Amino acid sequence: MTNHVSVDVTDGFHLVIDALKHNDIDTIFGLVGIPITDLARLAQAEGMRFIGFRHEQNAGNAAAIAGYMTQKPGICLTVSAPGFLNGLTALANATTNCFPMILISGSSEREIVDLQQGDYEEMDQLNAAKPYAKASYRINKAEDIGVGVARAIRAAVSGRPGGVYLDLPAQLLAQTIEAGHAKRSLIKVVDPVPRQLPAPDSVQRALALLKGAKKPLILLGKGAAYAQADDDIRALVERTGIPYLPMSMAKGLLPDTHPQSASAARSYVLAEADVVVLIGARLNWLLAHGKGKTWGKPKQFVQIDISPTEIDSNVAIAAPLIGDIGSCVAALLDGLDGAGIARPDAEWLGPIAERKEQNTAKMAALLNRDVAPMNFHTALRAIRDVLKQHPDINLVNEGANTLDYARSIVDQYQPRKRFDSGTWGIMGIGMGYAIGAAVVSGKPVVAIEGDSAFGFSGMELETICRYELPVTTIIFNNNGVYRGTDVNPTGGKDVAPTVFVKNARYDKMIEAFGGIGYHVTSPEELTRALSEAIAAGKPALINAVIDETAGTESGRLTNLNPQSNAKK
Ligand SMILES: Nc1ncnc2c1ncn2[C@@H]1O[C@H](COP(=O)(O)OP(=O)(O)O)[C@@H](O)[C@H]1O
Ligand SMILES: Cc1ncc(Cc2csc(CCOP(=O)(O)OP(=O)(O)O)c2C)c(N)n1
Repeated sequence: MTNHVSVDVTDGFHLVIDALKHNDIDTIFGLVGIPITDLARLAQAEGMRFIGFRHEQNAGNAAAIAGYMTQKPGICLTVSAPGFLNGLTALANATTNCFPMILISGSSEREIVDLQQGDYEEMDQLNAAKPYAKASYRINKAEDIGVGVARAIRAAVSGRPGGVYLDLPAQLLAQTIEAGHAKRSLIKVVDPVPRQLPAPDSVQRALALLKGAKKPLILLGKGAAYAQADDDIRALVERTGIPYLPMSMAKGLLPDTHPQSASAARSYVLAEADVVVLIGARLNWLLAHGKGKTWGKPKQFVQIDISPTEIDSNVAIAAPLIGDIGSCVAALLDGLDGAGIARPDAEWLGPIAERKEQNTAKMAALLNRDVAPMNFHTALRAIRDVLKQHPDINLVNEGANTLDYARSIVDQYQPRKRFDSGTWGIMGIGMGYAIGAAVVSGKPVVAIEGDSAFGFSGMELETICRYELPVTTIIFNNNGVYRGTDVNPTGGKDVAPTVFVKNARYDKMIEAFGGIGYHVTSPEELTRALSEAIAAGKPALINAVIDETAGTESGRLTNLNPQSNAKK
């Protein structure tokens, strides 16, 4: 007689889900297909949220912004080869911006890939990911799923956060494993983001530099926002009395209306400061690499960063503080009282106040002009005034002029509420970030989009409607990339490279999916539509007609356009 002993088994599909849930991950952003459709179904069946997108890049962007908002890696799930490649752009953007996310892609079997035998959607994904990911891992055995997921989580969030690739060959998911063994193989990541305290002498060096400063400036980057050390950062600014500048995604760490904000005198303080404290900000192209006329007189830098190799990347850093921002700022605060640092005097603060007053008055004149059609300024003044009533709204922003002007006109009042094109200046983050922010926060999102920028991810309007997310998309419709007035010099029938369909009605797009569409041509109409859409809390799109002559090519980046030397 045969003894049938029933063995309780599980499989790779279930073990991947168990490993994610074991580490308190509850949401996956992705797009189904062979070999991961059943993984998505199972995730949902096991109580996780699976948010299905129309393009993997947008799912990856949603995962990346979820990581930035929560300090836990956002998860993006794609099919192999083309789906993986679509997600790879978002993974690379996450790594560039120091956002923690994990791109999980199904893949072909090693034996087929390595012999290049032409599998369905065959690609050596692990090696393709390596140049753009902070770390890349492949799991070949079901018993290693617990380790692989744990390593991916730790790699994404520890040290300088970034994007991690996790490769799951199709066969792995179908592998079975004894249930008890499977359970024991799971790893709950312990202290994935350990505090990294700065060396005491580095703290003293920084305090000594500040003690000698006559014109100090604090510059807050999105690393400072990501660190979630909000109270200590505010205390450092307010206890020292030092003026500060927030980079775009650091806006709201202190309210933009804070008296020590020097944003309205940005050019003056960058050029005149003698000691600059960089907190989670890189001296990259966004800060003119720390040199040239933007920075005027020679100055000395204190730089707080978790990455030692960021120091001296562009210019010499006199006082590096290496560690996590929370620990570094806390250490500075602890040493402040004994450091003998005087608050800045009127010689520094006076001229800043004057320039703030002058520049604010100039801007007010632009914002309050009574012009038709609307331009970037008059539209953004209307949006600014509505959002002032809703300080907890998440704001997504991309475009050229739309990005540049919104960054300086629309105030932020709370940290980690503004999500934009970031370090790369990438277009296409709009709807992915909007969905990610809405899913993570449960709060309304307003996306201020150039019409070209919107086009990169516009199909996700259907995703927004499908999940009934409170996202209001405002399209600054000026009939083209930067502006809508270019012409084809040959007189031929093709429009110029930067021109779109004139007077397009993007508001009709969202109506196709059951959303609410508005078409507005004045700040008053824009105010009404935006207020109504926010109150409704449903998917909405406002097609804002903007003067097609108002834009500047490449916004504030015209200096980056190479000049053709070809004879005209
Ligand atoms: N928790 C943290 N502690 C210390 N540094 C951090 C932390 N998180 C991110 N960073 C650093 O913050 C910096 C962010 O710089 P960047 O993305 O250029 O900001 P911004 O574009 O706003 O100036 C990166 O160099 C990154 O290493
Ligand atoms: C992935 C990618 N592809 C192209 C580009 C280049 C670009 C930078 S800004 C921009 C759009 C500008 O037009 P838009 O209408 O959105 O903005 P506005 O001036 O406010 O009217 C493009 C195409 C970038 N940055 N990323």
